[in-house]
Amino acid sequence: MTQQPILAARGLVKRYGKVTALDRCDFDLYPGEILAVIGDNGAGKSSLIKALSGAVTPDAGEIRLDGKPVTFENPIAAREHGIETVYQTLAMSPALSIVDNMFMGREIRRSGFMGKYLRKLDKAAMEKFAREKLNELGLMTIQNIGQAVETLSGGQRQGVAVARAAAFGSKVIILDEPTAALGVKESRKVLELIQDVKRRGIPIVLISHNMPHVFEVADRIHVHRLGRRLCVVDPKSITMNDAVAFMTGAKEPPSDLAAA
Ligand SMILES: Nc1ncnc2c1ncn2[C@@H]1O[C@H](COP(=O)(O)OP(=O)(O)OP(=O)(O)O)[C@@H](O)[C@H]1O
Repeated sequence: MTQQPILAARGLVKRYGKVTALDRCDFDLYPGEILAVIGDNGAGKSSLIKALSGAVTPDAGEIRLDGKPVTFENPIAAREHGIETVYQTLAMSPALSIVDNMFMGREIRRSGFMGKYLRKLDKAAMEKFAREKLNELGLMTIQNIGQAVETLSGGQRQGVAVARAAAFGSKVIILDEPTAALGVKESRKVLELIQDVKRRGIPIVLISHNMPHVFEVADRIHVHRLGRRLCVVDPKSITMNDAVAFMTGAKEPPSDLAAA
């Protein structure tokens, strides 16, 4: 690729005691793409995305955003740089409404002379914004934006979490197993949503164990093994069986793919 990656990492190391979760791991996400990250259990995928999203601090290595070295002290710092991560747990408050969940921690407040946190919330502005975002992503089957998140189906909840990420993630969205807990129909909707987000120009990192989903939506696949990037493959020129064989170590990738 001749383009500059939006988000890149070189030589990331993360150790937990005697376990090396990331072992000089490289990573590249290019503008406008869906990059899947696949790997066996314990290969270090979560550690990689946690490092990229500020949830853990790597012991060594470098992360670059738009070509510039960055360090994220915490997830808020990564969010402020436009990197939004949707974890499997979704980080939602079930008893709160859709709109409250979309704005958690970044509420819109009315203008005025008082300090930011003393000013009243601008509920109307937040509802308008949430409605627009859900609408843009075709999620307006959710009728009542004041509805509590606990009353939504799993797919709708995932939809709200992705819409929230798309609303605020100006540069990169990272999705950790977004279809793992969903049925066939709901997974389909979430896959469509992911493609909608891509069409809006936001690149996506998709961590998934579901090979048919990965092969359906990914532009490139980062194969992770033993804490590092083993190779990057094009889903159009490789079979699912080969991707799984590379991932598990049953087969080695051709040398021109290794450490791509
Ligand atoms: N907080 C932690 N404390 C100790 N060890 C950890 C911690 N987090 C991860 N590990 C270890 O680091 C290694 C990589 O784990 P990680 O969760 O990154 O892998 P993964 O590829 O996401 O796995 P999975 O697909 O099972 O979620 C594993 O051996 C794991 O046990």
